Amino acid sequence: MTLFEQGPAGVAPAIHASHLVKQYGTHRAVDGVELMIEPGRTVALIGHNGAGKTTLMKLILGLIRPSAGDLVVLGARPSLAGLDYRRQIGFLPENVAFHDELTGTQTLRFYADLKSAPRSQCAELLERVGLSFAAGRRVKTYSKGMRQRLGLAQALLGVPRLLLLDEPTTGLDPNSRREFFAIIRELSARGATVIISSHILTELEAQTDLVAIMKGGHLVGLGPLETLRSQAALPVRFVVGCRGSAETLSTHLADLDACVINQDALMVACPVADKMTTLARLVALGAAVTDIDIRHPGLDEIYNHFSPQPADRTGGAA
Ligand SMILES: Nc1ncnc2c1ncn2[C@@H]1O[C@H](COP(=O)(O)OP(=O)(O)OP(=O)(O)O)[C@@H](O)[C@H]1O
Repeated sequence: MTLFEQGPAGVAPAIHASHLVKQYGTHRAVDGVELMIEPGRTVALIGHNGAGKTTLMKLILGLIRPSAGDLVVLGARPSLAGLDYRRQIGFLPENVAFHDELTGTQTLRFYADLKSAPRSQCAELLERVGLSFAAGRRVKTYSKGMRQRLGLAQALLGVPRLLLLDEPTTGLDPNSRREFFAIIRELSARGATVIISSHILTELEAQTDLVAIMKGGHLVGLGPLETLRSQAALPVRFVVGCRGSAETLSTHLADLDACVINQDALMVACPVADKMTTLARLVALGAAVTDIDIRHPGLDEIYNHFSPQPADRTGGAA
């Protein structure tokens, strides 16, 4: 399957994969991925456990070589590129591990030296991720959320043009999550491309502008949420508040896909193309209807459409 994001003509893609394969023994962790991402995009990379997300990130980082196909990132082939390439990449791994005896500042300085980034950035980045107050404390005294924020500061060293974040909000409380996404939006506004792998779909839905769905090593969906939503052709749902009995009201909607939720509410589903006519039908019921809540399919439903849960995980037939 060929999935290309349509961007402005003449802009060099940040990431371009063609027929990309990574094989371990007989198993293809990444299997024929075709991908083109324009610079400045924030991409949600989603898929079941083992779908190939981390392997794709490792290929982009240049930590592993493709078994077949081609991958060009920021104009370079990652597995052949040197320090200049790595300086432009920020990476926050899923399980961030630091030396417990070093302080926050010492840890960041260590990574700044590795990346040939100026040490002067360290204080500024600790401030940016809200860790100034603990800069002189040893990392072993940090909470999980503080370690995660230190990980993000490490990923932001230098001037990253591409950020790869594997489960970045694990361990962050709601305020820290908001702050985290504010930083991501700032970077994106400056033209950086950001790839976020996460299983927290509701969060990604609001914070990313492209969704990439992996399944069994394949890229099975790529595009803005709206595009994937229309490709999936999932129904729109209306939750209808009823003044009298929901059962009675449902008899007026017998030709629609309507079901009673409880004595005060009905659920009506219809194809997207019929949304306005269905809404008009519901409004025409007048005082019998107290409320209409329109629900479009969210990222979780769209994801399930492109990558259905295996039957053995959902309790269905094996
Ligand atoms: N070094 C390796 N050797 C052998 N198999 C591997 C190796 N790395 C990954 N795999 C296999 O490749 C597949 C994809 O793994 P990967 O870690 O990329 O998945 P993922 O989508 O990141 O999963 P998760 O959401 O659980 O982190 C899995 O079946 C995994 O067991």
